[in-house]
Amino acid sequence: MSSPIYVAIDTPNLEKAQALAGQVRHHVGGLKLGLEFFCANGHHGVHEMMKFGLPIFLDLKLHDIPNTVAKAVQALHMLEPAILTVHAAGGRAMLEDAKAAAGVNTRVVAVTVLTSLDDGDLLDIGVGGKTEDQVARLADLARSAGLDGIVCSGAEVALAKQAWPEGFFVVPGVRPAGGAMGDQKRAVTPREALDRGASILVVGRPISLAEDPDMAAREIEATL
Ligand SMILES: O=C(O)c1cc(=O)[nH]c(=O)n1[C@@H]1O[C@H](COP(=O)(O)O)[C@@H](O)[C@H]1O
Repeated sequence: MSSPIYVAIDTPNLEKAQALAGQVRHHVGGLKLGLEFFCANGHHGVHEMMKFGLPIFLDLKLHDIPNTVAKAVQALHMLEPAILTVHAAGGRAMLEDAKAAAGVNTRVVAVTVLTSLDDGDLLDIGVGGKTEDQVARLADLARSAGLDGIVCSGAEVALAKQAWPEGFFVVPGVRPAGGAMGDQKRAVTPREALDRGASILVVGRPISLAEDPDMAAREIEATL
């Protein structure tokens, strides 16, 4: 079975991205390319990264009116990403149209509450109550809109999976025990996230900033 670890290639520099992917390719299950990489390198960059032969997770977190998101998803068809993100907060019609516009081989997953936010941050944007309740609400919306799964933190994934057993659960913001949190606020260890029901784990800085990224990926894999 391939590794559940998707390494986040968060750099605008294509050469650096290729170097990182080349180092870790045998110990990760896929490559996650996000806004930083895509804004700098576009389709060309994605094509270059596809040459590693690993599934591509295109994390663009699309969030706009339904027509605009659907057209953007259509414009990504040629890339056939294995996974594509949209923001659940875009609402039901946007989610339905995004899924309808995606290719059959692309899992469309909805970002619920970013792992860099906590209850206080949600209050700032007018969402009272607990983060886990907001995740549950948005997960339910994503499921009923026909999406393939959600992105949430390891703190909520068990509850979300209980409500949606066949869903695909992406858990980013994981940290090895004692690892630097950085801007993440709801981190759990990779092992905890998997035990609680994550389908895949997204790991960025714990691998990319390590002196030996391949060793870091292997060490995380060994805990799973
Ligand atoms: O969609 C994501 O992948 C994502 C959602 C989320 O809620 N939190 C989150 O950190 N991510 C991404 O996961 C990666 C986490 O990176 P590290 O914190 O460096 O491990 C980054 O590429 C983020 O863009």
